[in-house]
Amino acid sequence: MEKLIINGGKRLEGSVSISGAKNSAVALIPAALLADGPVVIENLPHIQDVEIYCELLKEMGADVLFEDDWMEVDGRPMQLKLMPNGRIKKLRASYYLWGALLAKFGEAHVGLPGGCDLGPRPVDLHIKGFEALGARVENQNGVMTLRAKNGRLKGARIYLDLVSVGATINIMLAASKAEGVTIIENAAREPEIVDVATLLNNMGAKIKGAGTDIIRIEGVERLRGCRHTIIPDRIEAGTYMIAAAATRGSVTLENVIPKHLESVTAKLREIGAEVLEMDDCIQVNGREVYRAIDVKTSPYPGFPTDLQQPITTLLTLATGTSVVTDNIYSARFRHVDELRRMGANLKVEGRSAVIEGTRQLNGAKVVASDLRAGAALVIAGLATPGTTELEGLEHIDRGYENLVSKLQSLGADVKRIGLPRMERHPR
Ligand SMILES: CC(=O)N[C@H]1[C@@H](OP(=O)(O)OP(=O)(O)OC[C@H]2O[C@@H](n3ccc(=O)[nH]c3=O)[C@H](O)[C@@H]2O)O[C@H](CO)[C@@H](O)[C@@H]1O
Ligand SMILES: C=C(OP(=O)(O)O)C(=O)O
Repeated sequence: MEKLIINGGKRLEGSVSISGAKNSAVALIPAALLADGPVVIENLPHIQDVEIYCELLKEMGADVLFEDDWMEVDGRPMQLKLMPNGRIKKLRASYYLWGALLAKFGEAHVGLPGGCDLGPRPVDLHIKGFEALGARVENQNGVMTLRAKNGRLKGARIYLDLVSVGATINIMLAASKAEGVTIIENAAREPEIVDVATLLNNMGAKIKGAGTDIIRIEGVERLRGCRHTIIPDRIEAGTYMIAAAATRGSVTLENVIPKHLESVTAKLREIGAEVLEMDDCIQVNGREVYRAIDVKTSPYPGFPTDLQQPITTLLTLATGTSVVTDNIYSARFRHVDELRRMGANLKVEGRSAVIEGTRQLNGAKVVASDLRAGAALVIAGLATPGTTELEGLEHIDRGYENLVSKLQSLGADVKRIGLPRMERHPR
């Protein structure tokens, strides 16, 4: 069994370079399949979700070259194939193949996705979007069969009942080669959506309004190859910001877009940490004593659900009572019992964690149940004198590039026991 052994209680100090965004990468890779030529994606993180996507594309016959931090994808040799499960189930973002294959072939036969277990992760809005574009959608024993009537989708006006990142991106992918104009109302505004729209536009798509709640997509006949550089991972960055504060350290994050992190910066300042913003860097200087605060997650530009678990750890160390509410995934609290093992005083009430701050946690044997629960427990271990043993590393590998070596470069005493699958040299 692979484990992280963290001898915590040391301040994190120094600089760390933030990798390309996971939640962009897993949408950009299927988007690249739509081009009639090679697409090069740069600043790609070496994380398990990207490795799995690379294998999925190869399985479907695409030419894929994944070197260092870039990937070349050529979807031209691809065949329409039944992709029932296997790797499809290993990640949530495999559902972008629905939109991408519908646009490319006019049909798709792809299983329901996997991803972190955060409670129910419905896909009804994706289906509503595809149907509005003229697709017939059937769930045949867990395999989604999507077929455009007469082989090509038709533009439509689609109102999303809830702000959904996944549905917004999937509709954008499907509509990019549809006949006519598609309007997405109440679209998600996440930076990852802008990133996908930027790639598609560089490929020749006509997408306007990405980053606002109304996106207009004028379908085109063909898309071409191009080069694209992924935006920095705001969730990885936020994780290091919170880790810096939790260890009362001083960390400079390089290669970030400070604007993407405004909600995190605001909350860290509210608890009393110092956050300095520069062009493409952020410095976090921790303090000895933190104030308790309330945090509510919401779609961008609100506080991200993906950082709800890490900030909960930090608030276990603040003075007073904090309430952290997850408005996106109400069951995303599987880290709470593990934090309690480490001496934290918190409980789940409905969709909130109610946290009574304590001065210090204690080391313990804990297990990551999902990706950001893993991040939350790593932060707890780093901030805690004594030894923390963390299992469930396969979840962390889905989304953090070179976690161990990046933390070591900041002075953490952390090592991985067993054969590290995803480690490579720090950039
Ligand atoms: C808005 C938001 O913060 N989205 C986050 C969500 O994206 P992800 O793409 O997983 O989820 P969505 O943005 O699609 O979902 C937002 C909300 O809408 C609901 N929903 C979604 C699709 C659907 O068809 N029906 C439906 O009811 C979801 O259950 C959720 O409560 O998790 C990702 C991984 O943690 C994050 O990176 C995203 O930032
Ligand atoms: C939950 C996450 O990932 P996924 O949606 O891919 O499971 C995440 O990035 O925090």
